[in-house]
Amino acid sequence: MEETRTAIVTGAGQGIGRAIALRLASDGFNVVINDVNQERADSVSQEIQQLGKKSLAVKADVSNREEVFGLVSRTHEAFGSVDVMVSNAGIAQVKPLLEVSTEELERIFNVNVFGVLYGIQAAAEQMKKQGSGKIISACSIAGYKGFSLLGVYSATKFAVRGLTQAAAQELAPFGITVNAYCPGIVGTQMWEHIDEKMAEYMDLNRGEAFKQFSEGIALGRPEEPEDVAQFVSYLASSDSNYMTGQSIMIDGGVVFS
Ligand SMILES: NC(=O)C1=CN([C@@H]2O[C@H](COP(=O)(O)OP(=O)(O)OC[C@H]3O[C@@H](n4cnc5c(N)ncnc54)[C@H](O)[C@@H]3O)[C@@H](O)[C@H]2O)C=CC1
Ligand SMILES: CC(=O)C(C)=O
Repeated sequence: MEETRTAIVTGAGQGIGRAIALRLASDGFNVVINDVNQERADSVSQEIQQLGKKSLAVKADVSNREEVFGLVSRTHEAFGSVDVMVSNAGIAQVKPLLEVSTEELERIFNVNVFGVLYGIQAAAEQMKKQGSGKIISACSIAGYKGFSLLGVYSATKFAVRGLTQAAAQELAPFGITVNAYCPGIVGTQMWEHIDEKMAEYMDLNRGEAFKQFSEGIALGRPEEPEDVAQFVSYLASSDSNYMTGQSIMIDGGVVFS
């Protein structure tokens, strides 16, 4: 009988990460739920266990290299392999570029860029021993287009695209593929935060920024976390075995790359 495969999803306590975790569990994976927030991680892990699937919650901050390596070792100890690493955790920052402080720059690069690189490093260390694996990271439409007030956030997502391309070439000899997904305007807590901050900077009412951005979506509705999860399910499956180094738009038609 084929072994059950194991996936780690970072930042899976809510939003897109939670949807990805639930989808991978229904695809048959054991799923390790990582989040910096223990309560949220526990809650999603329990949700998966209630579906009769195996899951473990592991608190770790993806901006801490040791904690990311610890997350991978805990997963290996619990389930015997790490077949898919989804580096989904990310934070947003809404600020004019001229006002961004060094501390703010460091914070967002630490999570969105260093966190993705640590995910690649830690997962690859284990996957090289296995001779196979799939590394999947969160990019964004902002990884292809710099958005006003989201300039530094956009820069972090451009960086994810660069890391994905380089890691794909370095890890191909070990049977590891590396890809990224680029969501558009997804109604999660991240967008609650973006909307609130944009309202302050642009003198808008709450909800107007989200509405304005959503009006630019060709398919005519904001994205649901499940729209992203369905695509990540493909990236985690053997159907995507011949794809590597790609950061693919899953945005309902906002940015055409
Ligand atoms: N919401 C959107 O419209 C879009 C989101 N994305 C990306 O998708 C990913 C997920 O976004 P959402 O679900 O919307 O965000 P969210 O803010 O709703 O959820 C993010 C989760 O990550 C966790 N997290 C934050 N920092 C962490 C850290 N250092 N270590 C571990 N966990 C951490 C949070 O506790 C939270 O549970 C992010 O990388 C984001 O940049 C990309 C394009 C669009
Ligand atoms: C959060 C995000 O990536 C965008 C572009 O909305």
